Amino acid sequence: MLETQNLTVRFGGHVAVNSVSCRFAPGTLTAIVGPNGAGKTTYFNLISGQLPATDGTVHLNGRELTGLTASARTRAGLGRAFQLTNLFPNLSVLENVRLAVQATKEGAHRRGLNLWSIWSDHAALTNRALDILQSVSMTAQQHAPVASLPHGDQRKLEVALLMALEPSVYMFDEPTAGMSHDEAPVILDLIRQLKKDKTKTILLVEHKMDVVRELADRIIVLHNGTLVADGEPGEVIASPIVQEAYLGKAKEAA
Ligand SMILES: Nc1ncnc2c1ncn2[C@@H]1O[C@H](COP(=O)(O)OP(=O)(O)OP(=O)(O)O)[C@@H](O)[C@H]1O
Repeated sequence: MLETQNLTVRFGGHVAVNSVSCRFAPGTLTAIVGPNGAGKTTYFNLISGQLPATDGTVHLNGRELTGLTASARTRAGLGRAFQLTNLFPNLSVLENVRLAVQATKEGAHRRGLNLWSIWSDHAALTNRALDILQSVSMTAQQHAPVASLPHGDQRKLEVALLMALEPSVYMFDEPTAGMSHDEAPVILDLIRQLKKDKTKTILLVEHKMDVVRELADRIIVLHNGTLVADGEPGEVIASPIVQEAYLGKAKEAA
């Protein structure tokens, strides 16, 4: 269970996230919606440790993460997708995934230099990496340098790297942003696939209401940094606050 309690951050006089208390259970996908500037990405940053909180706490499975760095939170089980910043463009697809698998198994490499264990570990890491590539249907591209892949495949690989870390929480911030009409379904398929694993908690910041409607088990709404609605998707989407927020957004765009 991921839990934030009174999570708050102030920038000068501006409260970007205002005392947000929420629990996210394994086996649920929660969409976080709200108008531009509502504090959705900032809330993500506070959870994943990119930004220190002014107040409040973050716990994962009873363990307090609040004072930990972002990398320590990753090791604790928080997996956040960053758009392409985690990829090594000059390495092959397989090498990228193998490195991510290796990072997860870090503790297993403290036995000192032993040629047998290096060889057998390498084989085990490769097999695990190949399993992951198979689950994202990228086996055929395993030897391609990442830089040569189309944008959509690079984004897909990023999800594969996240899967390699075996997080208990997956955090996606507008996962299809900047993707073409053809590319977006691939990422949404991967999220659908992750949802089948009932031990995982998934958080999704998303503006596209059709995507939210299809994927979310629950929606929370942030408005001016405050949690203003939380519930079953149909109910929340129909609520005046969401209608107004998205109507407001449509007016802004016009
Ligand atoms: N590092 C920062 N310093 C100052 N203000 C910040 C900082 N980060 C975010 N903010 C402010 O906090 C508020 C919330 O921003 P945030 O990016 O979290 O909104 P959002 O809901 O993710 O918006 P969008 O849907 O447009 O991505 C905004 O007013 C933003 O300007």
